[in-house]
Amino acid sequence: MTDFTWTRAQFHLPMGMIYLDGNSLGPLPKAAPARIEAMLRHEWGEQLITGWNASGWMAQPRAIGDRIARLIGAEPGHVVMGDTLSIKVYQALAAALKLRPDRRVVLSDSGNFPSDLYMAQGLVKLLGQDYRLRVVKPTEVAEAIDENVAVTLLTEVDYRTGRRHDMAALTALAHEKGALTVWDLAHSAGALPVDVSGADADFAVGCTYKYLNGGPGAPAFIYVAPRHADLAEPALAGWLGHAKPFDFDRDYTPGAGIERMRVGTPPVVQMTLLETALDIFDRVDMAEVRKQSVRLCEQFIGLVEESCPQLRLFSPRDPAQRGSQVSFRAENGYAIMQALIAEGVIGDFRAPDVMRFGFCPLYIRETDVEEAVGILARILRGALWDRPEFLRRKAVT
Ligand SMILES: Cc1ncc(COP(=O)(O)O)c(C=O)c1O
Ligand SMILES: Nc1c(O)cccc1C(=O)C[C@H](N)C(=O)O
Repeated sequence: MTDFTWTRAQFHLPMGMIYLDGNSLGPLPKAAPARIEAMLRHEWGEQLITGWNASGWMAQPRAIGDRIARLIGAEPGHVVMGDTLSIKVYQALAAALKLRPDRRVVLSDSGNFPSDLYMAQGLVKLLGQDYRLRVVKPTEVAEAIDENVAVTLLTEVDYRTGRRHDMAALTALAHEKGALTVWDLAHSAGALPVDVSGADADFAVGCTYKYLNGGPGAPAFIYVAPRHADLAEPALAGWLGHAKPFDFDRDYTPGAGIERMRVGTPPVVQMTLLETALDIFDRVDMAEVRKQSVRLCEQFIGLVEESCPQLRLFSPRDPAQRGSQVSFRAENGYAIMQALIAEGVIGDFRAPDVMRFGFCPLYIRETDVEEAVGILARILRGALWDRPEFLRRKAVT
């Protein structure tokens, strides 16, 4: 049974702040600073180059991959860490396209994160030969999967609306039509139970700085289904994905299975940070996280609709169709969010008018939700957002 009082106590949460933005960047695990200091002093400081073996730095991308595998329902040995999510999207998509050489269409949806679409655009342009990206509305993906589609590139939970695709159903449909699937789990991993193996996904990728709390710049992960692992051709043929990197061959031979999805030197310090967050997940049951996340989201929606009539729900009302975030639309949403942040409630804003709130049961309680909505309602009632410093739009994260 997950002890959410214990999990909350494992994070540093600034005094007076209610943090509803863990869907963008998770908070700092309290164990991280000491762990990093020890790593720097004892591993890097004392071991220097020998740390690659002595401290297992070289094996870390696979070892951490196995810990992520448990959280996304992947078979052990089929997830590896490294690079940024955008890079992993590119790698997965390129490998999937190569596995369907007679087809030319990448299918995605307009709710996908722009970087995923940009990566696909760049790749199809590079490939030429009539390769193209087709983008449809999120609700129209199922009917758009036809015999021309080589690969579907979908983010399970939409970063703006929080809408959740049915991974198992869409994967089954794609397979029925002969297409492969690449799932982006950026807004799912660590937020809800994911079962890539059960859903029969072909490739999956995700980041670790959001719900997995690995810190800014934390490495991404990639999953390749066992049936493709030794067939996938790496488009980014880096030396650490080579079968024998330390033979320094002139020609590239892909490593066995998921090893070939490695590219270059892994971010060791960031991975060590991520390990401190995963230590917390070792004591967490994702089914219970989901149950509590639904409870918090439902509470938030109910209270906002009761006390903030100016806001319109943008996320699906049915919890089964949502991830762990809730979005509301509002005229002056940007200024309202700035006023809210000034009062210590941290959410974020996505153009043109979307206010996003993430609910992570690992450190958010029902009392936090109640307090956050109380502050939001007070801001709206008193039009406290209507001030030049809140209205002036700056580049936002
Ligand atoms: C769904 C999704 N895909 C891709 C990215 C890009 O990730 P990165 O900046 O790590 O490349 C993000 C977030 O930035 C995201 O939310
Ligand atoms: N990755 C980010 C970053 O480096 C800076 C600021 C924000 C981010 C994000 O993750 C944005 C996020 N993907 C989103 O859902 O909007």
